[in-house]
Amino acid sequence: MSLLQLSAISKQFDDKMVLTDLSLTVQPGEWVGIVGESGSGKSTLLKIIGRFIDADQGSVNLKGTPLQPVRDQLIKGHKAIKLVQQDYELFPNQTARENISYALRFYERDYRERKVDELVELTRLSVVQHQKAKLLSGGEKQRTALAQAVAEVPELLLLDEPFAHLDLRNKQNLAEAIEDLKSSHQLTCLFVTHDAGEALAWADRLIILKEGKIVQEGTPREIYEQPVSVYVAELTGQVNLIPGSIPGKWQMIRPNFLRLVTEEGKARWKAAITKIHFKGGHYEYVCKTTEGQNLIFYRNRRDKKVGDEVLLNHAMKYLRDMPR
Ligand SMILES: Nc1ncnc2c1ncn2[C@@H]1O[C@H](COP(=O)(O)OP(=O)(O)OP(=O)(O)O)[C@@H](O)[C@H]1O
Repeated sequence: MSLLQLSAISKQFDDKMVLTDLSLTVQPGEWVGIVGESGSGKSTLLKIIGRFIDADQGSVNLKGTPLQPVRDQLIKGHKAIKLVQQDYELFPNQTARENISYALRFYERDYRERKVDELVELTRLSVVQHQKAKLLSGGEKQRTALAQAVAEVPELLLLDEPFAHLDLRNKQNLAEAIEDLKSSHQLTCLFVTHDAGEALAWADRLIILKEGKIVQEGTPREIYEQPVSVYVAELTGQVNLIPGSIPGKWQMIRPNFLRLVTEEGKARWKAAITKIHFKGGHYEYVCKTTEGQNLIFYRNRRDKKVGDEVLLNHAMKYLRDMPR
């Protein structure tokens, strides 16, 4: 049985349709990433699932049982569903440890202390655990909120932009904590993100939202390699767009699928390198083809310089025409 089932959810704010006839199911243990441009309805969807707002139409079922409307609930939220929002609420004058402990206040003291130790370690908060929440960095606050949310393992964890506003170091710490959580607990998680990298890395399945509708659903690899539109392609990684064989359509090649070739007969493009960017794990080469098309390709080495001529082909059998 699926853990979560949304059927034909629609939601309107004023006269704007934010979600339209949206259906999806989540299986137990699955990590589902929701990706979409700003304003596409991602947070609204999480708030509906987390029981903070009602949909105008449609139903939300948890383990086959319909959830009661939020307007009939005494307290917002659901005890089996934990939502970590972008504006997580911590008690500012309590320490990180006390904030986590609060989530376990109904448990016996020894158990609670042991569990908090475990959570502090999992979320890498040992050094700052006795610091007041108001003095924690954004990343530390985010990890405290995460520790709170998983103190009692929820049936469903909802994460809204877990990496928003974090620097690289905090992002790495949080990513490791979430990764540990994924492997050590039987957790089901729905997370919203702008970041293509984290979406591809963590999700078992990705759902792409555009203007409140699902435009594509599949494994990260399917979506990365076979996006149905330029919109999906651009949300899930860097792309080269070339005019399609039909006017108004586009073909896309990921930079990692472009290859340098040595024989002119095997090249699809002749180009001159215009820029080279060091990206840590690789170099990003930007070049302009003789037809005036900008293309990006990656190489591990900086063995070319600006102005060099290169011959390029793509390591794909065929390219599909896609709409915007
Ligand atoms: N309470 C509200 N009242 C009126 N409009 C709202 C309300 N909440 C959200 N909206 C509008 O609904 C649309 C979708 O908002 P939502 O926050 O779900 O988008 P999002 O995809 O999460 O965006 P972002 O990535 O920028 O957080 C936006 O146009 C937003 O302004």
